[in-house]
Amino acid sequence: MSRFTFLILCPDQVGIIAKTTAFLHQRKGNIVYLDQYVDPEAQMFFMRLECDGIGLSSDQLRSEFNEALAIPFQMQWRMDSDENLPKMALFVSKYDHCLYDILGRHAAGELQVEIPFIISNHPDLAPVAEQFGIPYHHIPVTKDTKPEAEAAQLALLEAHKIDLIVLARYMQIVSPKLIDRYPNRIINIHHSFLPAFPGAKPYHSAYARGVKIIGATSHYVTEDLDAGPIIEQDTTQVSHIHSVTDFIRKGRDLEKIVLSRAIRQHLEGKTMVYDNKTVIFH
Ligand SMILES: Nc1nc2c(c(=O)[nH]1)N[C@@H](CN(C=O)c1ccc(C(=O)N[C@@H](CCC(=O)O)C(=O)O)cc1)CN2
Repeated sequence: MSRFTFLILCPDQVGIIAKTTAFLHQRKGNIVYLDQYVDPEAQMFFMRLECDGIGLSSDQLRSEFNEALAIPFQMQWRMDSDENLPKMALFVSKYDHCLYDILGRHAAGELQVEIPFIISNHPDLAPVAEQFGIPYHHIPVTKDTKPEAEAAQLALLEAHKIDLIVLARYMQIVSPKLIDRYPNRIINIHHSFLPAFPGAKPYHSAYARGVKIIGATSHYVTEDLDAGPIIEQDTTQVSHIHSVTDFIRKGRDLEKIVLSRAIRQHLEGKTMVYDNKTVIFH
């Protein structure tokens, strides 16, 4: 029997938890995880719930949930089941550290996901993909070819029914068309402690500014560069003795850990987006 995970967002009001748990109990559901949060300013209610023991198909359960709860409570909601592994596409450019980290964690069984292919605007990382036996699609991107390149990317993503796109140091700005097709399903790793130092060269900007802390930020991608809902961040201290090269070396370790945490939290259905911010359940 499948395990169903519900993510629920709606205006806060009395009875949401009681009615939701009663709905599942009536269908012989056994709730194995429940967490909730109310945003005090927005008066919005967030809930994550995992449930076993329901003998209905996913489609039937979704239909009954929609009628009994989602419509009456004006819910924005998502229900995932553990019937099928989600599919994740990786986008890379020339930097290999995040790619190696993700493929290593996947090979070690740390990430419950399928990786049907890797897309890159450069040929450089094809040998890495080959090491892990994953198809590599080199789709060059120039100012003139960007529309055709993205059309080719979208065709691949659609053909493989991709659920999540990860920009693992992909150094091209993705278009609104791709973002609209995969809302809150494109995760980027930015190599600074946002909102400080957005853009392509944050380590150089941080060094020039003389910072004492550098960081990495993983966020959902929006049209506004490096301004999407933040999923995960981490930092490390630096000092006057560190060069830009030291910043980049220290930063690589942060980028890998921050991106892998964000991917895992998304895949485990622990992220919700509201008002360009996230609620991250434990
Ligand atoms: N729509 C978005 N696309 C991307 C985002 C985003 O937040 N929204 N994040 C970037 C990643 N990134 C920083 O984390 C970043 C990548 C690239 C650039 C940039 O200026 N690229 C230049 C080309 C650079 C090159 O060819 O080497 C450009 O695209 O004109 C800035 C920030 C991924 N995409």
